[in-house]
Amino acid sequence: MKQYLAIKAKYPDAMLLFRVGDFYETFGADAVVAARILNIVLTNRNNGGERSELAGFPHHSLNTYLPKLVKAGQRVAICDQLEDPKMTKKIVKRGVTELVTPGVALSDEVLNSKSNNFLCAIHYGKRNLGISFLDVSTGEFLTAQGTQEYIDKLLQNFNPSEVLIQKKYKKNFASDFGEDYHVFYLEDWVFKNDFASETLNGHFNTVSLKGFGVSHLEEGVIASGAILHYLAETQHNKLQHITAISRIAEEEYVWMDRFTIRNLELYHSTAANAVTLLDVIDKTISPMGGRLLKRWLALPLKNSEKIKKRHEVVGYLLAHPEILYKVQEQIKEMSDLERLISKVATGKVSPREVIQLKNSLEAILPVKETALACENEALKVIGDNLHACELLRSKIKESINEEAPVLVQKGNVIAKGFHKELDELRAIAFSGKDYLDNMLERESAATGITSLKIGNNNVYGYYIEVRNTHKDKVPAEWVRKQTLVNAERYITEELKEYEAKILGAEEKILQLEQDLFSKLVLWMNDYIQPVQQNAQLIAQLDCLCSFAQQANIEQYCKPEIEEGFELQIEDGRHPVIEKQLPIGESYVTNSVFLDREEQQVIMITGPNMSGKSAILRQTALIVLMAQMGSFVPAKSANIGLVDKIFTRVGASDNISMGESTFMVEMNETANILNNISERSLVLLDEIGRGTSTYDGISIAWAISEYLHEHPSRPKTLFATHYHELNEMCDTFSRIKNYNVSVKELEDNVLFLRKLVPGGSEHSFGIHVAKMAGMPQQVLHRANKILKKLEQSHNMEESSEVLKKSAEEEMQLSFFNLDDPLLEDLRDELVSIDIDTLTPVEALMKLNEIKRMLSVKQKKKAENVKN
Ligand SMILES: Nc1ncnc2c1ncn2[C@@H]1O[C@H](COP(=O)(O)OP(=O)(O)OP(=O)(O)O)[C@@H](O)[C@H]1O
Repeated sequence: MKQYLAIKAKYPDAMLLFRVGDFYETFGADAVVAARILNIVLTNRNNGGERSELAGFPHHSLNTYLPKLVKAGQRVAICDQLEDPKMTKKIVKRGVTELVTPGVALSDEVLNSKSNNFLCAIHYGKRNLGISFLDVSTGEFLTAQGTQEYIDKLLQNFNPSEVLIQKKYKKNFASDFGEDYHVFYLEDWVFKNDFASETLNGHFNTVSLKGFGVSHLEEGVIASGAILHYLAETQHNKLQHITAISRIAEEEYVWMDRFTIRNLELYHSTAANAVTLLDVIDKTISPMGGRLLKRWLALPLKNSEKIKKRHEVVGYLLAHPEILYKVQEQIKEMSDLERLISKVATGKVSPREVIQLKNSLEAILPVKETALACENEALKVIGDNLHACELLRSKIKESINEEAPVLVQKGNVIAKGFHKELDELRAIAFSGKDYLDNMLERESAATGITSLKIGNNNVYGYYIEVRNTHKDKVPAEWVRKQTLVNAERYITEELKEYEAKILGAEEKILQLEQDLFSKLVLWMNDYIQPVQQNAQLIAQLDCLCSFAQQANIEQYCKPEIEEGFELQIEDGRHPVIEKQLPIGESYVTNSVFLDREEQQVIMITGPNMSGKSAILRQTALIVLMAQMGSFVPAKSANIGLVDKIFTRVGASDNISMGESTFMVEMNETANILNNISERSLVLLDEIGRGTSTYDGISIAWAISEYLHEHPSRPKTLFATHYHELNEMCDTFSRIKNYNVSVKELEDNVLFLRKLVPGGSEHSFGIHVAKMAGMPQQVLHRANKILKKLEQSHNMEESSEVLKKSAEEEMQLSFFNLDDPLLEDLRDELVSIDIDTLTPVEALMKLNEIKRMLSVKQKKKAENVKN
């Protein structure tokens, strides 16, 4: 326990798994937590008078239990025995060999194959914030710096599993970025410029970071240095697979803030079970392709050349299905190249994974060949850059057994014929049966004993067994080892020698296999870069194939990317909604045209449920998909490059962050208005609805006016229920009214879902309420109020109408009944002084009222009976 406490003191905020013999044990508070998370038994142990909780599991189950702890957000320090207990008489030496945390995990059980597992560090600089992301499992290392808003967006995009922060800024982080992240605090001195540069240069073996194009990012570099420092602290020292650090080139990608990413439900959604765009379009096969697609989705391109190149490849694959099929068939054969090679670097690769790596590399050859033979330039370049890794493959092939096990200790890792001494030892160890049969025959002949048997057991080792009837024929030099009821067991000199040889051989084989395997893994480190490059190229190819396949299945078209400012979508569809319509219903396509001269702002009115939001979102999604290189759900699409996409939805709830809904809505909108550019696409969905009608209309009007008058003239779609806004088109020449049409039937409404020019007058909200199963009484009343309101001409008048009508109705509905009990009740309620009423009194009052009513109810029931 003394040793335990000393080690535990060094890792106070981690759960310590303490190796004791064949078990990993946890003690005290750790044990209580471990038992709860792992559902294992919690026991007590008496440690010299003090009782302490204890919970443990067998060491070979580490792979089962460790991921559960890490997924539950625990930092886990693994403390192993550092020497063979047989070799020491004193207490065995122990030390922490690895600290596994949510952001630093390599095991397949913790990682999700189609997502990166990023560790992040944030540095609060004087002017900017620096940020750095590192995925230890793939070797990707990125940095950036900027305003809090930019950092927030990156956090949203990269969704790190763990964030490292300087202790001093504990409070700032929570208020700036929320409390949803696993945060770990580092000492202040880690976040220093000199220390960071030294750490990074030390790791990359460089004298300056200029070559990576990050040296000017002072804050970003500090954050990156902190990440590397943290890895060293957590005993992760083998990091050769982190071969470079790169800047997140903000200016190359379409700007989408975190609200937009969330609103468009690109790859996560606040609603449970919601289907995201990624769910619908992801046809990637490999894990690295899946991860890249997510990145492409978060970071659509702004460079038209690059976008067009992707479109060309997709078009080519679409036109040559046989090539698409062939490439995808090969990608199916590949494992996660990126994570496999990272395991090689960190020394955690298993023999079976080495074979998987070889097989994956073999599957690259036909892809390379196919790509090189294509008449598409971009595909040819991919083919050209794919590395055949010939030497690596052949070395693995000749040295590792094709059926190698997961654990080196299981043996049979090294291939036959690779190492002479190993083969000889194996011959001794495993061809023993022939040798023993041979010996048995010789001894039987020499002694004349017919029923001799050779065997072995754990206690006595090898022996020759003689039945009692032949006891007298046993030669004098045989040594008796054991006496049974009917037989005696002996050992001979020859058998003794044989036994020593076999036992030695088995141990030697294991040692040799381990040595040879480690040597191979070390040698493989030279191939980190080519394999990483292959992984990147295959990921790209996989994404492009995914686009082609999706375009083929869903009949997407190739968008035209243009340098102008116009946006013209003909017969566009919402890629997610169209997949979720009930059978028999088909998506109604809609065309949208926006430019900066004639039709800059489209004001879309239309009833509830008519499809306004769908039109807004489909427009954003089509632009976004086009600029990430995909084909789009439309008949045709001409897209003048967009550099920022903003979407805002009125009154999205954000109570968990402690802000009023309307405040959030206004915050978000203010953010748009302060950031618009000439190439922005702005989508406003019922902005203003979070406040009173008057305020709402005024704000919505002013925002639209601002967007119209702004010199950037951003293309804007504004969906609203405020029909008053339709008047804007009279004054503002580039604002145009559209509505999503419906057909009014006698007492029903048919949604046609077509966007047509012109404003609309009704919202049919009450109709939607009816569809939702609202009580008749409410619907009836709402209709009445609506009629009255529509008759009145201004709002003041209408509120008078409302008040009067409300008073009348209330009386009608509740108290205009000739019932003395209800009269009493009314008096009772009116006399309550809410200001002085305590909660308990309120409850008691309620109970009293209930009792009064239940007496009445009972009486009524009895009357009915009689
Ligand atoms: N073009 C379309 N074709 C087929 N179904 C559609 C179409 N557009 C919308 N829908 C269906 O109608 C539903 C409502 O659409 P949406 O949310 O866009 O309406 P809305 O006008 O924004 O409503 P509200 O004003 O109440 O927010 C969608 O969930 C979808 O199922």
